[in-house]
Amino acid sequence: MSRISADEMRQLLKVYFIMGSNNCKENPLKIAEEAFKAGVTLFQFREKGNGALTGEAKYHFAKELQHLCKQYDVPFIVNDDVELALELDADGVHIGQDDEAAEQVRKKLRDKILGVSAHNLEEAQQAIENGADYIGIGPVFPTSTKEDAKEVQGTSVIRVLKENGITIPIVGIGGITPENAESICEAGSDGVSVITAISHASSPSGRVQMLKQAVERGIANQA
Ligand SMILES: Cc1ncc(COP(=O)(O)OP(=O)(O)O)c(N)n1
Ligand SMILES: Cc1ncsc1CCOP(=O)(O)O
Ligand SMILES: [Mg+2]
Repeated sequence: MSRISADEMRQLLKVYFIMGSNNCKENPLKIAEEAFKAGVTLFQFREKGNGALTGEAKYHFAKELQHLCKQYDVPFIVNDDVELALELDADGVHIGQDDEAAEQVRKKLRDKILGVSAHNLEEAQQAIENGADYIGIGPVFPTSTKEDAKEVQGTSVIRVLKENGITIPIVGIGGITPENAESICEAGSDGVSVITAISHASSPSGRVQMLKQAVERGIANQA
């Protein structure tokens, strides 16, 4: 196995669905399956916050979601928990600035996908040096999903990265909906990562399709 190419990574970032059991009002597996059928390109298991599963229950839920991902050929990324990712032989890990050091995680993951959150040019450059395959930028818009989210930045940080020659695949996160997704990709993001937009949608499949179309329009309008 070798590291994922930037082109392949960009394709996977188009509609990146992130979910944990506490983000759902209905059966999470049903929501995920509907979303996968409609064309989610990448999935992140993020089981954290109020009411999140722990221990065995977390492990079994992760296994069920990973199984579903395999059925629909959607790569399975684990948020924060590097040991869980290795135990499950997941496709990758996403870590932030306050998580285990990216350099160390890259060594543990070998060629698996490594996503790193960045909030400015310096953090993005450091993440690239440490072996990230993509960078998550946000919160782009206000979100109530992450209590400890940093300041809302709009599309400014994405634009700064592109203006400074950053070519690593980028995905925006935070408060993203089909209505604002186009502007994020137009600014230089390769796709959108969303929790609520899909997990709370009355029609997850309809929402995925709308996000997909908005992303394609935004990419077509990139400078
Ligand atoms: C794609 C993507 N981008 C950013 C994040 C946020 O990661 P982090 O800052 O570590 O915060 P938590 O998600 O761990 O609360 C993400 N998860 N995914
Ligand atoms: C995990 C995370 N990191 C920055 S904002 C955010 C939450 C995104 O959730 P939503 O798509 O519901 O705004
Ligand atoms: Mg984290």
